[in-house]
Amino acid sequence: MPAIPLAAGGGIVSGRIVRRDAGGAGSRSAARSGDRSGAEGRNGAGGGQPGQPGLDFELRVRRGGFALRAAAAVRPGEVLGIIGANGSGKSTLLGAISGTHRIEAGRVVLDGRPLVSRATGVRGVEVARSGRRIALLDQRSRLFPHLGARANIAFGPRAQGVPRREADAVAEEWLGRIGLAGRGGAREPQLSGGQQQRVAIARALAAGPRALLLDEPFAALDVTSRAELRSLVAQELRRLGIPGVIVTHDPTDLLALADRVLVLEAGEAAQLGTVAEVLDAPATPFAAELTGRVLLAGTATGAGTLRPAAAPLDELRGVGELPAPGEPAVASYPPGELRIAPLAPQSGAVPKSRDRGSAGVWWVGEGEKEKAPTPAPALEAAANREAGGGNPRTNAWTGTIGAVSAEAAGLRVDCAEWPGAWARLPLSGAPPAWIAPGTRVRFALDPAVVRFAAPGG
Ligand SMILES: Nc1ncnc2c1ncn2[C@@H]1O[C@H](COP(=O)(O)OP(=O)(O)OP(=O)(O)O)[C@@H](O)[C@H]1O
Repeated sequence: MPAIPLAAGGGIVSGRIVRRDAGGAGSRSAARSGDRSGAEGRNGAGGGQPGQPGLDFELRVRRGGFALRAAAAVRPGEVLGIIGANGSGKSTLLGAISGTHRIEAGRVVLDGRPLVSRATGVRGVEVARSGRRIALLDQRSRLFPHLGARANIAFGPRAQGVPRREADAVAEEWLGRIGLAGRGGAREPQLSGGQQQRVAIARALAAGPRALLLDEPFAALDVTSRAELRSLVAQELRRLGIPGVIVTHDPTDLLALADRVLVLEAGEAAQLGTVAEVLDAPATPFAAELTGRVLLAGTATGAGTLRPAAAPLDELRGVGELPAPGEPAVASYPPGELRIAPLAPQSGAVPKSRDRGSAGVWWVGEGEKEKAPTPAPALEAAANREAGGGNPRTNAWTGTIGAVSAEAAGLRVDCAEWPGAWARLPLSGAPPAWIAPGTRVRFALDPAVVRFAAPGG
């Protein structure tokens, strides 16, 4: 079976096997503890070794002018989350794995059995979708309208030759498991959206798939049904110990279900890591927005710092791995952690809760409580000492307030000299009068809240 180079530095790496009886919990804790021994390279390439239980894919797909390249290994009981902007290729990836989209090159292997394997231009193995034993569920339940819930669930076992009575017994068990005992005769119109989706999940799993693919399965549901369905899926994936892949735009799904996350950007694997890694140190604008962090682009300096692009600060300190010197890298921070203080003494218009006496200088932002206000003369002196480039030791720089805009989560305050760097202030109480475009201020970001990542790995 050919291994195709999907991304620089990619390769086939041995995956960590999770015992089937250990279910998802074992894999989840191991993955969350940062164990990357079974994970692919940082670029998302990989694929596991033939013969291993679980799902391995390493593929290229072309749809018109769009090209997708992605690879990962998902062990039994493990759940891989897929996130990315609209049109980044998430559904295409699920389609390629399940067999609805033709792959141009690469392979999909389930429990060591090649489902499709193709080198460019050469026809290799191709198992039809119906023979793949992969369930694909999206936000529409697509129940057979002429059948009740029980018959819908029994459909898979019946199609596999299980006698009706036995298939009905299996379906009854599932109805109990999904909280619909006694509703076996109910057809689609008699079931709520959440109940229909439960039946769809039971129908998919009753057929005994060896992998479950979910494409935004909760997107059409209300908040309560969404939470219930999320628990049901988590519980069943743990119980069955099969690999799962979920496409979602909801970080709650990732936290509740996924062990690792693959971030797609314009058809390329832009980041692969544990849920904590991707949410705490996003490498892409999409993941940063999803997690509410501010993303700053730059290059690694080689001294454990980032040289931000088009910034008044020469070097940014932070936490996390950086690529080789000169390589592109990003840093992210929670916007509430960027502190601002005016250079000139200011008075008045300070929210009561932030009143620190008569020093006349106010650090604002959520991180304020841990930091005593710095007197304005000290700030001015610090600013004067710097010919420019700020202070990399403290990630502090002198700048000007740019746009100030009210957002649902708080007041956004831009730094005029650093496009992309901004602070969020709480909306409670009126902001100090000096929080206005044109005010010269001191910005500071505690290095402990800055997380580094490398886009693309
Ligand atoms: N029927 C089609 N024919 C040709 N190209 C298509 C077709 N459907 C999608 N594409 C292309 O494939 C790309 C990926 O689409 P896909 O549906 O996989 O993205 P996605 O990440 O799932 O998006 P969304 O979040 O909106 O569901 C699109 O940007 C589009 O260019």
